[in-house]
Amino acid sequence: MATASASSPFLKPFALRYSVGSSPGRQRRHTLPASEFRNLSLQDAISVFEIEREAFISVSGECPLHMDEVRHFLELCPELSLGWFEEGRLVAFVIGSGWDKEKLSQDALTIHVPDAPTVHIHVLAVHHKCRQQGKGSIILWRYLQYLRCLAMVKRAVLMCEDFLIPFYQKAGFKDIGPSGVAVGPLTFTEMEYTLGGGAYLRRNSGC
Ligand SMILES: CC(=O)SCCNC(=O)CCNC(=O)[C@H](O)C(C)(C)COP(=O)(O)OP(=O)(O)OC[C@H]1O[C@@H](n2cnc3c(N)ncnc32)[C@H](O)[C@@H]1OP(=O)(O)O
Repeated sequence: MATASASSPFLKPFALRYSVGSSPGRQRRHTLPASEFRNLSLQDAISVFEIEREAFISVSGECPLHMDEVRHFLELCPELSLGWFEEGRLVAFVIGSGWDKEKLSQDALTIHVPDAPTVHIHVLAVHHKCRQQGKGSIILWRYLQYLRCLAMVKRAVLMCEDFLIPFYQKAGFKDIGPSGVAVGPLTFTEMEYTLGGGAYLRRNSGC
């Protein structure tokens, strides 16, 4: 997998800390990275959906992406996803796809527009055992930093229920009004994050 750049958009996996079991006199053990961020792949779809099931389906009966849609987007645009793994287990993730219109519409729930200026964040979720520890904010921040490295991407948009507006505002998103998209009885507010900065920021941000 190559580093993120305009020509090769994938995120090189990187670990925060490795446990390598290298005590003197012992054979070096191979262990999984304690903490790693990387793009998701089709193999991660089941773990993604397990988190979604608990986070959304058990609460409202609905979820942002059903299993076939998770697979659809991880196949079409894995470079617009990010997973956080601890000891190899998925603890938080973001899945996005490309979008090319000002506001989200029903089509945006299923479509990926390649090389689009907008990334639609379909879902951010943290494993229920890991919530309220800052992980949601951290993975969102890392995802937005990663998007800065993708030359064509100018902004990220998402829709959320009203109780999450403060969470996204703290991350730098702006409320751009009610969303035209509804899922059953659920209504949403659309939020926007402008990436801006262009080439100068990319050159100076380790992309
Ligand atoms: C585009 C979308 O996907 S919108 C849907 C977002 N995802 C979900 O609702 C799935 C279930 N929830 C989750 O997975 C997580 O709770 C997330 C992603 C919403 C937040 O991740 P966490 O790791 O728990 O949040 P983190 O610890 O970084 O931040 C906590 C802050 O967010 C706020 N927050 C987190 N969850 C909620 C909530 N359900 N309602 C209101 N505020 C919340 C907390 O009050 C806290 O604010 P504070 O800093 O002022 O105390």
